[in-house]
Amino acid sequence: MARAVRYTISMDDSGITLRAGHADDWPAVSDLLSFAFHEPVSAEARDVEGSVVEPERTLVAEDGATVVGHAAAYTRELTVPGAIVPAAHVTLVGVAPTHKRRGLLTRMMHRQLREIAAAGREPIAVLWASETKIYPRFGYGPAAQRLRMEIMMREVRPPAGLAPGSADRLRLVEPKDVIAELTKVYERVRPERTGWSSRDDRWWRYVLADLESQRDGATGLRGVVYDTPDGPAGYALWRTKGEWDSRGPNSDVQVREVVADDPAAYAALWHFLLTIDLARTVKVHFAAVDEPLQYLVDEPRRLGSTLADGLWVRITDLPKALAARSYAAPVDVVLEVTDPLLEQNTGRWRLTAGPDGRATCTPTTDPADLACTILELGSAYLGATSLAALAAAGTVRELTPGSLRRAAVAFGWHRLPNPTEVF
Ligand SMILES: CC(=O)SCCNC(=O)CCNC(=O)[C@H](O)C(C)(C)COP(=O)(O)OP(=O)(O)OC[C@H]1O[C@@H](n2cnc3c(N)ncnc32)[C@H](O)[C@@H]1OP(=O)(O)O
Repeated sequence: MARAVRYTISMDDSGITLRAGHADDWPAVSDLLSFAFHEPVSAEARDVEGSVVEPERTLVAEDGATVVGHAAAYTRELTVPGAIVPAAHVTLVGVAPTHKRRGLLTRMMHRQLREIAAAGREPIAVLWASETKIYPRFGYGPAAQRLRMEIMMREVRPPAGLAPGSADRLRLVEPKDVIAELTKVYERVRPERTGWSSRDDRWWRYVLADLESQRDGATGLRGVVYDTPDGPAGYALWRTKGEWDSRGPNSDVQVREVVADDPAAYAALWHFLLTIDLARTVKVHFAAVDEPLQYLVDEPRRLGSTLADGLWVRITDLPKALAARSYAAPVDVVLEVTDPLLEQNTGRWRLTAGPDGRATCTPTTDPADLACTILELGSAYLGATSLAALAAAGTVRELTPGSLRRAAVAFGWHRLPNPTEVF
């Protein structure tokens, strides 16, 4: 039976069509992504990945009946300075090796961003980039870095564990059995942690899916909950990868996430992880650049921290996005912004924030204080990339002396973002 036509289809000179996807596309899309990302796909992995895909938010490029390109977005929220905002989580982007460098990604990104802007629900789009060259041309700016750590466990004195006589306890758990408890802690911490994404039940099941094919020889995901008489105040998720060499035990502890409501829980969870027997290295991929652990150990250099990029932000609705977040200091600044793709963002905007950090952003004809493109505003949006550093790089221009310092301070935030989950 012919499927009802409800998708917008566009074809360019190359004869390749671009249309909104539907649920039946997933097996072919999954094969395409397996090619693009050099990953074998098991039936299990296909099901888990497919469980979070929103077919109506996917774009599928076809050459005849063959799927040759794909891009998707998830409907989730992101914590930004002082607020939680709807953010299109862009993902699953790939083009067949036979069809690359013919402008397919460009077509998909342009259409996707225009559709996000036209829908008017999500003032920003966010993504993790497979290669950092790819997304600036579409207006995405690097907005949140992360720390990777390779901690030499025997070289650092861990933070204090549970205080003797404390009523608090650590409890080993099977993560999938305690989703409700993990959710409670996560939700309490989430409003304060810029860079965190919302997780409904479906997303928790995805995050904890723990496929054997993706463990690379490590154990299943372990969990420990920090209990207080008032309930859980933190948890950690990790795996171990056992190894022995000629000098004895040399296992790795691979930390997935540590979430804590208060400093005692945070310290005790890290004490637990840093003292696991038979292990010598703790590996962390998603620590914050201002991770408190750095201030808790006696030999922070031995945490083996290196910087990596994390979240990229693309502002899709400038006035809505800038008014949605809070500001670290009062500010009244006129921004001259260019956005060649989403023209409605181009223009002069007055951003005003009071002492409570809440802001308004409206069009103006007043002279501009600062000039930049939409990319720089995306970079600065999570409070981590300084407008002043961008000005030193020459991509933000100060037109009114003194305005840069004030705006740079206001766009900052008291904690750095913590991109913690690749989606
Ligand atoms: C959010 C995510 O999902 S990130 C994952 C992105 N996907 C991958 O990395 C999987 C493997 N790579 C691919 O599938 C493809 O190479 C893609 C999707 C990255 C690019 O698709 P294409 O259709 O080839 O891109 P397109 O032809 O539109 O290229 C646009 C421009 O970006 C450049 N570009 C695209 N991909 C890359 C890349 N990986 N490295 C460097 N430059 C790139 C092109 O050279 C081109 O530049 P030009 O206009 O100056 O000539």
